[in-house]
Amino acid sequence: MSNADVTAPEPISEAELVFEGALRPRSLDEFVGQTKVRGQLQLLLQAAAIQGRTADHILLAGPPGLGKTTLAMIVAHESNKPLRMSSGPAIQHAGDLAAVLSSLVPGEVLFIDEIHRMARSAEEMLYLAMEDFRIDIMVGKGAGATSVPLDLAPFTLVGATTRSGMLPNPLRDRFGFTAHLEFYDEPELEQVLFRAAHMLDFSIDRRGLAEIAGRCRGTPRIANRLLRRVRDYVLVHGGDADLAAVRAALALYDVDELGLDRLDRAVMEIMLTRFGGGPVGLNTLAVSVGEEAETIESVVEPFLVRIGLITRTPRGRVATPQAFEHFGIQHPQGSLLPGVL
Ligand SMILES: Nc1ncnc2c1ncn2[C@@H]1O[C@H](COP(=O)(O)OP(=O)(O)OP(=O)(O)O)[C@@H](O)[C@H]1O
Ligand SMILES: [Mg+2]
Repeated sequence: MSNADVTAPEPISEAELVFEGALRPRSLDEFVGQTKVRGQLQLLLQAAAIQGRTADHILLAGPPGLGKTTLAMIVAHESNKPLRMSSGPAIQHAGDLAAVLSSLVPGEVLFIDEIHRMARSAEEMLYLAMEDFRIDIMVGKGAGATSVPLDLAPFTLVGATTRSGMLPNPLRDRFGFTAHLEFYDEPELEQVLFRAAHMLDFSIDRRGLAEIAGRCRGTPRIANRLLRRVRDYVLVHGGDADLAAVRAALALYDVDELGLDRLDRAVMEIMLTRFGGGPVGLNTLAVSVGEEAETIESVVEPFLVRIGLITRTPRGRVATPQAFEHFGIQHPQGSLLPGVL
């Protein structure tokens, strides 16, 4: 396996999805970090419970692997309601959505992952469903077509997106609350890892955990994956799961000190070498690394900004002096904009 796999923020195999399922926190109390969002969700769910109604619709926004699916499951669990899972790419026609909506039981939580990828026609149907728990079904074709209203059971929609900016306003406005998930800080990641190690019955020392926490791209999914690679390493080589074992295992998988993945590195290397540190426009960057601008903007850039390797300026993305230093590239004199570090 290459580094492209171990530090990718998306799930890398079926086995990993099973593993993730087993490690998922089941309640808000068990969910580590995202303190703000947790408090907001708690209030929303408690208020709904007091009034005996379904909770308002919730939009979860943020990069992959930060816990959107986990939170959707927690919303259903905490409200003691069943959960129906679907996704934008699976809803290619209004009819696909009508089938799901009309079969919901009262209070059910409907999770639509990647909601920004849903078909336009379905989106329009969803507006009415979210607002009035009603849809209009078209019967017949051409001049004889009529629309038949259909009442739905009240439900709570939980949408997840890595691109909240791509949602049309009318859809975004119909969510009672948008939770913006942030990258986790190191103490939080240590907690995620501590919990996972405990569940895996794997004893690893605190310094080892801290080392993984600093190299997992602020992402629980990656933290848990690296933990498993360290466990493999100790299993094969024997000895304790200590700082030295963690370093050796991560070195084997080419995980650098910042935990950058393949795409992060490709973006940085192109910015530093081909564009002398920038400024570079988003689309130019995307074309240069052969990725969609959407992925660069929603997955790669937020992390690189967060760890201080790039800054966003009105003229484009600019690499910071730390970026030159991290990649061991000579900083071309005078290429930085004044005021940008
Ligand atoms: N706050 C957390 N505490 C503990 N574990 C977490 C937390 N958030 C996520 N995880 C773990 O990280 C893994 C990935 O989380 P999840 O599948 O919810 O991410 P996601 O945001 O839905 O990602 P994607 O956008 O790729 O679907 C899960 O195995 C989960 O156990
Ligand atoms: Mg998910």
